[in-house]
Amino acid sequence: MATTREADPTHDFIFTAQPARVVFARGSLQRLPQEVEALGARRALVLCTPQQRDQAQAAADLLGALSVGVYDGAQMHVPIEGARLAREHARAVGADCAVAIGGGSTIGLGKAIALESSLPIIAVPTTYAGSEMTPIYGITEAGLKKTGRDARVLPRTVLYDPDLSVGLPVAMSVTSGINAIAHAAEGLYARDGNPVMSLMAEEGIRALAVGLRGVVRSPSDLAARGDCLYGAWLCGTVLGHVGMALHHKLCHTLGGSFNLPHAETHTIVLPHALHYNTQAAPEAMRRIARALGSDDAATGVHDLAAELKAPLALRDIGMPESELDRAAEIALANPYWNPRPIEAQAIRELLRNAWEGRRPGD
Ligand SMILES: NC(=O)C1=CN([C@@H]2O[C@H](COP(=O)(O)OP(=O)(O)OC[C@H]3O[C@@H](n4cnc5c(N)ncnc54)[C@H](O)[C@@H]3O)[C@@H](O)[C@H]2O)C=CC1
Ligand SMILES: O=C(O)/C=C\C(=O)CC(=O)O
Repeated sequence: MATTREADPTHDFIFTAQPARVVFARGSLQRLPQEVEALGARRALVLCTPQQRDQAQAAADLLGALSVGVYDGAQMHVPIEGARLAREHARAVGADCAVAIGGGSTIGLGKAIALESSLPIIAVPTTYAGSEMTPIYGITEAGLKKTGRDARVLPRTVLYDPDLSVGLPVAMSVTSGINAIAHAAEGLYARDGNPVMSLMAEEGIRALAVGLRGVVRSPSDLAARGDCLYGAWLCGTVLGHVGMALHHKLCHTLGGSFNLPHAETHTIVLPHALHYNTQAAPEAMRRIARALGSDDAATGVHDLAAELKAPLALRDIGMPESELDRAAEIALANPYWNPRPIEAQAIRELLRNAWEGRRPGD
């Protein structure tokens, strides 16, 4: 079962950098044709959700003859049925590159295609989920979300353009930003952490805490949107380089098995997961609290979410109270590392508190 020690990421680490090309600038979307050509591709399939078809069509228009069209079949948690249809379409149009313009669902569809075809992905993120910076894929089959790591799914190029996230609704911006903060928080106590990722994690949390407040004050504030996207890049990079633990396991369980909205689930669960791990990872908690400008990591995240009017309770996003026991069973089913041992009763209590939306420690 899990061992219990906070890794010492300063004097005991292995750091293997992932390959990535990141272009971060307002208007960087205009570089799309040259970035497709730089990969040696000539037939780019533009992926999106139905809601973002306009943005995808604009990207396809920019590509001109380099595009083989738009495919708007992206769905949250990447159901296997949708992945198969997208793989079939990519083959049918002879795509040699996927351009995923959207959030983690769209990038996740690109990853599902690449997992089978090794198609290179250019990611154009429009949320703060951070999937563009990781070799992690997630595919949901028969009500269970399975995740894995594979170099084939790591996007080759990422174009961060703050202009593209201006339209992200404020409520979604907040929860997507706290999803990113969760990557960094668990990265700070990762068993395989390292000084580089810890520096990026702390800076990512800081940037997002500042940026999200700015976005709530003024959704069209491009400086704030830029801070959030910068934080998302840092936090997504952490997610891509080090292992996650209890918090992400619980969110995959709740998201994949109970079809709860991803970013909202992260926002609600994170304070409780940090509270669970507080005693076992004091240095990580100190750095999280410092980045938030708070005196405690768990309540700092809770209070940030409350200040930004984010959901605080699982019951408010569709989690049935009657399913809490099953959620605990699934979360306990497969052993994984966590700085504190996974204890059934304590996990059940964590889920109860998250379901009620309690402030940690109250
Ligand atoms: N593999 C990985 O490393 C990661 C994967 N994920 C996965 O990503 C998915 C969640 O991704 P999210 O980005 O949170 O949400 P999402 O990609 O599902 O987007 C949520 C909704 O917002 C819309 N949207 C996105 N950007 C918009 C914009 N700028 N303006 C207006 N509408 C916009 C989308 O079209 C969609 O309808 C989950 O399946 C999660 O598991 C999340 C983080 C990391
Ligand atoms: O579900 C996936 O695609 C894999 C990882 C994540 O979603 C990371 C997270 O839980 O935010």
